Amino acid sequence: MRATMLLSPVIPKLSGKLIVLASGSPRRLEILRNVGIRFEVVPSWFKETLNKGLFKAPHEYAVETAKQKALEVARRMPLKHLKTPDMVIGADTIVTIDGMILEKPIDKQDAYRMLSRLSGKEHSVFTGVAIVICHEKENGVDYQMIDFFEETKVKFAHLSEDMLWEYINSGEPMDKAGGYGIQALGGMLVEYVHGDFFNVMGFPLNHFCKQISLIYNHRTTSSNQDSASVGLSHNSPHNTSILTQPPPNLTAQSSQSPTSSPIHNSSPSPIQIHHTQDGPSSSPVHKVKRKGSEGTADESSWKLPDSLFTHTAAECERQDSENTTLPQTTSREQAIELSVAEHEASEPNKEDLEKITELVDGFKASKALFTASRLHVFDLLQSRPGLDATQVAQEIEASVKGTERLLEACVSLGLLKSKERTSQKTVYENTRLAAWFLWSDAPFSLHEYIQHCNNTLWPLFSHLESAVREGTNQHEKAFGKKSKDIFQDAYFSSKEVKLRFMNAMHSIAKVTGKAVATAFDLSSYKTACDLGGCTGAMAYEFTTAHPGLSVTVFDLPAVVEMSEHFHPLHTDNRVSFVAGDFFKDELPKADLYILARILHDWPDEKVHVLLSKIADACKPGCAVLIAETMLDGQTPYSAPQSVNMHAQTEGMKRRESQYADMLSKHGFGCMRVVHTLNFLDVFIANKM
Ligand SMILES: O=c1[nH]cc([C@@H]2O[C@H](COP(=O)(O)OP(=O)(O)OP(=O)(O)O)[C@@H](O)[C@H]2O)c(=O)[nH]1
Repeated sequence: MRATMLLSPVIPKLSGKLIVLASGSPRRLEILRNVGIRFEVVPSWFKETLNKGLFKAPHEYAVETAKQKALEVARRMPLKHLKTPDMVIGADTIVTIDGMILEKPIDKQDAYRMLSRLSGKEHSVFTGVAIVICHEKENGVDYQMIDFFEETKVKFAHLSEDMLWEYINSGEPMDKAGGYGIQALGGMLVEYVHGDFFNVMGFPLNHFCKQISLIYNHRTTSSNQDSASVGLSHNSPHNTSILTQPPPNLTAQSSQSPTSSPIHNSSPSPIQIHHTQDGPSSSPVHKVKRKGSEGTADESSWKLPDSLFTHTAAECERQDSENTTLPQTTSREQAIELSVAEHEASEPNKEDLEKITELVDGFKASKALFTASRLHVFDLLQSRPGLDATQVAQEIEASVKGTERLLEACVSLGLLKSKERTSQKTVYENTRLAAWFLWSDAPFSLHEYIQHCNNTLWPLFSHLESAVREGTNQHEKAFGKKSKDIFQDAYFSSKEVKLRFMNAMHSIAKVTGKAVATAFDLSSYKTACDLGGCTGAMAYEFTTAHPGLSVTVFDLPAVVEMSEHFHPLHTDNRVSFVAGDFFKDELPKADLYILARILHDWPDEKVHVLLSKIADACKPGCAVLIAETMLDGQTPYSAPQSVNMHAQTEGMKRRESQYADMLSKHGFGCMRVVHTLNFLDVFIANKM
C-alpha cells in the first residue's frame, strides 16, 4: 500500500514505457506486479561468476552482479528483440554469515551446509539492485545506471537435524539465496526479521520505489535539460565515473565476461554508470543500517575466508590474458561450472539417472496407484491392516500373483508398508500418505479424483499425440463422443459420468479449499459467488474460514440438482445454490466472485465473456479471485497440467501476467497472488 502511494505520481510515466525485469525469479516478478507496475520479464543470461574475493564488502558483490544482469539484458534486447527497453531492472540476493557469502545451494548437501550454518544465529540478507535507463540515439543506445542495495537482518531458530532435512526434502531451498524461502515454509525457521521483508524475498520494494520517485520527480522539474541524465546524476553523490565495461579483474572467467560479448561490442556508445547508493538511505522506514552507502564498510569484518575464495586480482588477470578455461581452486559458482563441464565430459550421475527414470517410468507409478485405488486396496487395508497378499487378493477378487506385484509396487512407491511376519509371510498396511489421501473416507481423500484420472484423463492422454497434432481435445477418439462444451455434452451426458466428475471435483476441492479460502484477508466481503462451484465443497471452506461470509454456488442445473448428495454442505445455511449457465444467465450479485479451477477450462474468448459479465456485476471495490495452478507458480506440475487441459478441453494453463492483462481489460486492478502449498495459486483483483 505504502509503495503504491509513493509510486502513484510516477506510475503514469512508467506506464507508457517498456520496463523490463531482467530476472527469472518468480518472487521478484510477484513483488513488482503486486504494486501495479507493468513490465516484461527477460531473464538475464549473465552467469553469476564474479570473483567474490575482489570485493571489499559482500553488498558490493551483489550490486555488481545486479548491474551485470541488467546490462546484459539491456544490451541484448535491441539486438535480439529488435526493441530497446526504456528501463531494465536487475537484482541479486545473497546471504552473509561469519564473513561468508551464501547464494543458491547447488544440491541438498550444500543446502544442509548453509542451513546448519544459519541455525540459531543472526545473518544478513543483501539485495543489490540495478536500474538501467536506455536512451536510443542515432548511432546506438546510451545506458545510464542507478544502483543501490538493502540489508535485512534475519535470525533463525535452532534447527534440529530432522527439521533441517524435512525442510531440505521439501525442495524449497534449491532456488533461494541461503537455501531458504522466508515467504513460504522457510518462514517457520525464522525468529525475527529486522528490515525490509521483501528484501529477503529478493527485492527491496520500498527502496526501489523511493529511487523511482527520485528519478521521475526530478525529471519533471528539470524540463529544460536532458531529463534522463539530470534526473539520475542529481541523486548521485558519486556520479562521475564513466565506464564502458566492468573492471576486467571482476570477472572470474573471461569467456563469460560481458566485456567479451559481441553484443556489447556492437554498441558504439559508452555506458555511463551513475552511482546513487546513498540516495534514500536516510529513510526512517528502514531501521537497519546500510553498510557501504557512505563508504564506511569495515573491510576486515567482511574479509572472506581464503578457503572459499582464493582468487587474487592478479590471478584473475592472468587467467584472462592466458585465456585458461577453469581455475584450479574455485568459488562455489565456479564449482557449478566445473561440475557441468565434468558431466559433459564423462557420465551422467545418480541424480540424472533417477530424474530421467522417474520421467520415463512415471506412468507406471501412476497406473499402479490408480489400479490399487480402483480395487479398493487402501480402503481394505485401512479397515483391516496386516493382511497378506493372499488375503488381499481374496478380498479384492484378484489373482494372488498379480496382487503380490501390485502390493510390492505400492510399497516401493511409499503408499504401503510391508512387514515380514514369518519368513514365509509378508503383511501390508497403509502408510501415512495413504491414510491421509487414498482411502475413500480419508480426511483429504483423493480417491474420486484418482478415479477421474484413471477413467477420463488416462484415455485422453493416450491420444496426446493427436491432441498436439490437431490442436483440439480428444473426447471423440477416447470416448466416441464429439464435445464442443465438455460440461454440456461430455461430463454431464449420463448420470454416472456426471457423478464421477462431481466426486472428483469434490475431492480436489476438499484438499485444496482451505488454502484457497485463507490465502487472503477477505473480512471486508460479505457475499461471495462461487462460479462453477459444483458440490459446494470450496464454498464450504470459504464460509468456515470467514464467519461473516455467505457464498452462493452458481452452477449448471444438472449439477445443482445432484449437489444435495454431498452432505454436510447443505447443512451450512451460509452456502446456497443457484442453477444457471455463467456464460448465458445473469450472475448472482456478490462482493467477491470465486473462479476455482474454472478459467483453465476455456479459451481466451470465453474467459473474456465471463470476465466481462463479472465486471458488469461488480461495483468498485468488489473482487474476483482466481484459483488454479499458473504456469509461473511454484508447482512443477503446471506445465504438464497445461498439456492435460489441451487434451481434455479447449482451455489452457496461463501465466499470472496473462490473467493480469485480461483482468485489467475489464477494469480490475490491485492484483495480488499467493502460491499455496496445496497445488493452487490464488490470484485476487479488485474492480477499480
Ligand atoms: O527468503 C528468500 N530468500 C531468497 C529467495 C530467492 O532467492 C533467489 C536469489 O537468487 P538470485 O538473486 O541469484 O536470483 P535468481 O533467482 O537466480 O534470478 P535472476 O534471474 O534474477 O538471477 C531469488 O530468486 C529470491 O527471490 C526467496 O525466494 N526467498
